[in-house]
Amino acid sequence: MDIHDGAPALSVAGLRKTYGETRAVDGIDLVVDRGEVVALLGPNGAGKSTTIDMVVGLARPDAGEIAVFGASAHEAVRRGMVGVMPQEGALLDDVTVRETVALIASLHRTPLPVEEALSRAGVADLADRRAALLSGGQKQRVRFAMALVPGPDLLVLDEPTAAMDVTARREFWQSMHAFAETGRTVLFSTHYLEEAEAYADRVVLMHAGRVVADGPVSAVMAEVSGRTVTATVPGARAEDLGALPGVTAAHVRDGRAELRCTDSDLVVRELLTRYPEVRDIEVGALGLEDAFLRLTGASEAVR
Ligand SMILES: Nc1ncnc2c1ncn2[C@@H]1O[C@H](COP(=O)(O)OP(=O)(O)OP(=O)(O)O)[C@@H](O)[C@H]1O
Repeated sequence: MDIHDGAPALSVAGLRKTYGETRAVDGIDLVVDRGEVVALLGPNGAGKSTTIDMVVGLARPDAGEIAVFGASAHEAVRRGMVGVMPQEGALLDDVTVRETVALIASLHRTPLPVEEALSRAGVADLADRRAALLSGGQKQRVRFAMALVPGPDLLVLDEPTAAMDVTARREFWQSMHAFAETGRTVLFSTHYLEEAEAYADRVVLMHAGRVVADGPVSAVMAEVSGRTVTATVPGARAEDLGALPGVTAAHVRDGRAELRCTDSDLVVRELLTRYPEVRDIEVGALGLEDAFLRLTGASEAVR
């Protein structure tokens, strides 16, 4: 297959991969348009790395189709259209940072100048250091330089900030942002809702090998960042509380009502109006783990 001008940056259909009994990726469909910055968000074991490995041709799918700019992953990588930043590996201990990046550059027809890739990734000052002497966060930034040097149209980053401290993270995201500002496409995986919120236009939320939510960051955030209201509501039944406006689920345990809400302010107002004896009202954020569970449950309910 050849590179097609009008094709999306990435198009994935029916992707599956099983390791023994584990369905690491269990039927993923995904289209990433050119210029989008997309976060693959999910807890440990959700299938993010397996998906990324297949997208960049490092793992073979059991089933499904992958097209990168309308071509196979291998062809797109060979042509330097895809820059890959793996979670680990790829660095040789005795080779300097500059030599490492130069080696990758030499494999491509129209690479960036090596010094430019080094400085964009914030590792120019480490250019003469051997990989063995780098910290985990510094190694990550060298991997970022290796991903940038082909001059790719699509950057694929697997948990790019995993080993970085706060300063390195900030610098990394600034470089990533500068790359995306040139209209190119980025797909990155992360555990952190905050990273997805801050740096992506769109979030693809994965759980147990499936996509459980996909959309603009604000829409997915609204779904995952639900709130809970707990209160003592004498005499109230769970089904009546569940029918209050703004409540998505209600439980009563040991006299305490636990309400999951789309709009906690509205729910508090309703409780005070309808149940004047309500007391000890607490409003809390729904944890990310709860949110994943809720979204997974919701996705199974509609299957
Ligand atoms: N090479 C492998 N052999 C066996 N099982 C694997 C292999 N790679 C992944 N898995 C399993 O597949 C599932 C998905 O793993 P994957 O690494 O894709 O998830 P992830 O979302 O990237 O997780 P993490 O955030 O921890 O990196 C997990 O249950 C994992 O144990």
